[in-house]
Amino acid sequence: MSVEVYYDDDADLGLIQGRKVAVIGYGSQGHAHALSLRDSGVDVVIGLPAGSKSRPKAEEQGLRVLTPAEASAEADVIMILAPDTAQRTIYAESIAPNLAPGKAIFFGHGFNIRYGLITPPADVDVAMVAPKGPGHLVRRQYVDGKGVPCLVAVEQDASGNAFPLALAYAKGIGGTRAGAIRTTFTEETETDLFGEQAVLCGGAAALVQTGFEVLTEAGYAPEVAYFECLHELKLIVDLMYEGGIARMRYSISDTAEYGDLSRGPRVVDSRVKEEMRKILGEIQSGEFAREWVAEDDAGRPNFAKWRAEGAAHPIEETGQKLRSMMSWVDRPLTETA
Ligand SMILES: NC(=O)C1=CN([C@@H]2O[C@H](COP(=O)(O)OP(=O)(O)OC[C@H]3O[C@@H](n4cnc5c(N)ncnc54)[C@H](OP(=O)(O)O)[C@@H]3O)[C@@H](O)[C@H]2O)C=CC1
Ligand SMILES: CC[C@](O)(C(C)=O)C(=O)O
Ligand SMILES: [Mg+2]
Ligand SMILES: [Mg+2]
Repeated sequence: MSVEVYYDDDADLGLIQGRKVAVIGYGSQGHAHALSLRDSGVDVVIGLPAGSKSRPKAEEQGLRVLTPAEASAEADVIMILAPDTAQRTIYAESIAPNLAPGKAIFFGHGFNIRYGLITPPADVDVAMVAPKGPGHLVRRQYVDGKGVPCLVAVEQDASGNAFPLALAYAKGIGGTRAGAIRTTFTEETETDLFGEQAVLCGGAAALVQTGFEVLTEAGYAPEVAYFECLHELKLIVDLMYEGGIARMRYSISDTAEYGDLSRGPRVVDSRVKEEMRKILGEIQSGEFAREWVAEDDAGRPNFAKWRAEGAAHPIEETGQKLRSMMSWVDRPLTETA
């Protein structure tokens, strides 16, 4: 199936420059969108609760900060970039009462629409601009004149102009420099959840930690295991990013390539593939979403426990020590958030 990919010349920045945008939340994505839109000549206001710890950060950057309700009342386009689990309450309490025909509600991820946690009225546009990368790098790439690819989708086109508006927003954060793909809320939500669980975050972190454990438990130095299993992973992935798996294989030794081809499929074997299919099934059926919403409603007990266990893994202490000697590696994500 071929997809439509849009670049800078396909998007009219004027469409978003002509609207007032409220960015609700000023975290990883929120700060990146708000600052880059502002730098693209868009009128931006931030929506944060009165006691939010993000308020000083946004104000230091010269952004106007109101409550989510006040920002939603002022804006024509309301982009929700608060945590997925908080969005349904923010929507019900602060956004819905301030919607009016002709306004647009935007998302950075389709979770709340895909799983029916938010149902906007029929007379507003509902669209998504979802960067395929962490917010701090979305901002860093924009500042460097580059861009992170985005997925753009329209769930509801009340104005008849929702897609060009969303594309203009994507241009404002640098997304169309790299390419914006038109998709649906369902495809974005399901592939994004799958990617972060099975490959990018869950799969990669478990692979790195397990490799580190196998080496250190066999008596090798943690520093050597860290460089081998974590630090060098970035350098290997950089080659894949630049030229695909083929370029990585071109650059590594024949010995490494033979080991890659003969041993890789033993690590990620048919059992792993079956587990990935199961994970995808839980996402498609809504089982994962129900579990995560219930976990959040219960105060996130498992999340807190697993997060603490991850932070206490020996690879973290070893890495902290080694990274502190490499100033070019150990740097803040951004000076802003
Ligand atoms: N992280 C990423 O790179 C990516 C995220 N996304 C999507 O973007 C959205 C935002 O995620 P992310 O940037 O990670 O979020 P973060 O957790 O980084 O940011 C949370 C922000 O929302 C604020 N916030 C918390 N509760 C409320 C509330 N009730 N009202 C208003 N603001 C609130 C926080 O304020 P305080 O400081 O006071 O807690 C903080 O500023 C999600 O839909 C996510 O799936 C999509 C692509 C990548
Ligand atoms: C990979 C994790 C992500 O989907 C992202 C940065 O794109 C997220 O939800 O943070
Ligand atoms: Mg993602
Ligand atoms: Mg995600």
